[in-house]
Amino acid sequence: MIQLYNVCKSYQKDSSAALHNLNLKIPKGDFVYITGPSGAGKSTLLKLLYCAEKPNRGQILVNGQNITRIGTGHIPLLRRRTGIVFQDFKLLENRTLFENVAFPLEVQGKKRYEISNKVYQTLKHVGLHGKLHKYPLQLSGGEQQRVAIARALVIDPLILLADEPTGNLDFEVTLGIVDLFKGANARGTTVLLATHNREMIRRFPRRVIALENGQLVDDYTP
Ligand SMILES: Nc1ncnc2c1ncn2[C@@H]1O[C@H](COP(=O)(O)OP(=O)(O)OP(=O)(O)O)[C@@H](O)[C@H]1O
Repeated sequence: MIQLYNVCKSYQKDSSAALHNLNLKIPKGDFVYITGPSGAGKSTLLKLLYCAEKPNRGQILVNGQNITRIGTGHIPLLRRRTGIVFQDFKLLENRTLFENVAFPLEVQGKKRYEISNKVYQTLKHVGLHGKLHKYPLQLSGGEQQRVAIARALVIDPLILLADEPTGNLDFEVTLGIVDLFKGANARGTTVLLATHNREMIRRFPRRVIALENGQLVDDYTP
């Protein structure tokens, strides 16, 4: 479902490539860790997949669609089926948890009652249905990250892209968050999770794609 052919990405003309001739195939329903040292190109790979950046060369197919060719007008359509979780959460601070998670459904033009049901169910799933009317800054880091995951999952994404989603969280909280990704994966979502967290990979072994200096240096399933 995700295929990359000879993908190259440089941010500036004279700079070294953030990604260099990357070839990858990730089947539908896979759970994949993207690992590698700082600057290896992990975030760049995810950004290409949600069209925040375009490659300089190469082709990227998502569900058979060549996303390197789509116009900016079609990007929102692609993102409708893509859940994105950022390390720094990117929650709207002046909106409640309910409103944060409802937002992607409102963008999709869903009906009010559908939104209410789905948001409640999703927040229940991440264990935050008792805090619907709290604001993000009234929550702990782990709770904020669970809201960010709920917001990504509320659209039942085909693909979930998570960039260092457990970066600053303690290990118990991290395990809870990995459980949420496992759950989404079990329901059919393809998960790509960029992380430095070796302990998480050890406890929950799945396919590992290792990058270094923008190149694929390893691809294995422990
Ligand atoms: N917006 C940008 N402008 C210029 N260079 C960039 C930009 N974003 C990333 N880079 C460069 O591209 C390379 C890959 O960066 P990227 O953020 O993809 O790495 P990463 O593996 O996600 O690192 P980290 O683990 O630190 O988040 C780095 O050399 C980085 O400096």
